Amino acid sequence: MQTIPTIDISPLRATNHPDRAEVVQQILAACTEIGFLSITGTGIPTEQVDSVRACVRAIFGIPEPRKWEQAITRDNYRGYIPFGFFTPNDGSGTADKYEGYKLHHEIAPDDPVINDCALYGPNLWPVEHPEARDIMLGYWAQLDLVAHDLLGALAEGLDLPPAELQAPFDKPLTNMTLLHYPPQGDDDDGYGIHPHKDTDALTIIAPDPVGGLEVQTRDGGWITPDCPPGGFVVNIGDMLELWSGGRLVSTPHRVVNKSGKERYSFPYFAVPRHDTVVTPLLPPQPGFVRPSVHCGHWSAEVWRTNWPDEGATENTPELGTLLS
Ligand SMILES: O=C(O)CCC(=O)C(=O)O
Ligand SMILES: [Fe+2]
Repeated sequence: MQTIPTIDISPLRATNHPDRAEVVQQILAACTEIGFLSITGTGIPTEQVDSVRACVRAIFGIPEPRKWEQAITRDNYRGYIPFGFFTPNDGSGTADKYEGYKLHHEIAPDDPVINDCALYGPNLWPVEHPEARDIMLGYWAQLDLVAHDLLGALAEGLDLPPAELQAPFDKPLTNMTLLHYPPQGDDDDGYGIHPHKDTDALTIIAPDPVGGLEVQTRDGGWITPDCPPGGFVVNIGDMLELWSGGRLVSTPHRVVNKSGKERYSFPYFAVPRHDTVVTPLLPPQPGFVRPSVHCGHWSAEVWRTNWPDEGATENTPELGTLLS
């Protein structure tokens, strides 16, 4: 498959829909062959996505000094990520051309899960935009449902017990990055986001109509997902690749914003509960040899190694790289 299919997933929401088996097979084919699909029929109103995009735009419009005062810290990977903060660990030294705002699955300050894993907690909502909390959490709840349906479909397609891929997402380490990519000049050969694989289980994105997301095909070319208005782009991350023993593929992608316009994006990264150990649930495909991954440890390493002066150690899981 050298193209990204568009699949109407509405049959997944109705129990015993006559088209369910067919949709499951379409999703499975997309996730095994190219690792990306566009989806429609999610039930998420376009107006809701529009209000999220307006909210994201407003957050990045907060005056620079105030954004910095609400920035991520080493202990808390929540809040503002300054432009150019992340430099890929490939030695190129060229920073990605975006600013971000990091959100995680919202947890009340007295939730006991915080005692088990220090990564949990309430988000740092921007003081200047008190409406952001309801807007983002309302959207988040919708995406939780979409992710649940997709995980159920993938379990069915892989002949796993129905809830096998859904159960680990109770109190998940799911997170979202709000992203602002200024336009890049025609002669700018850098990236909005450098080529990478996602390290999560699966990612859901409402594409910005200005474009800019590019996906690598198996033959090494780059294509743009063709996503209808109101649809979402979904991709498989390293964790589902590992769970599936290499059947579902985590595919490299990148962002280049040559639209001449500001680009806003807010990917939702589905990550299991902290104590989940991701290991193949099916006999691995020939040549697929990967260590199991403990989600809490893995997430802590992502938080740590994103810091510019921190690097991977021998205990850092090999996720998200283009090496494998
Ligand atoms: O902004 C986008 O469309 C994609 C962002 C992305 O790939 C990521 O944050 O992992
Ligand atoms: Fe990504």
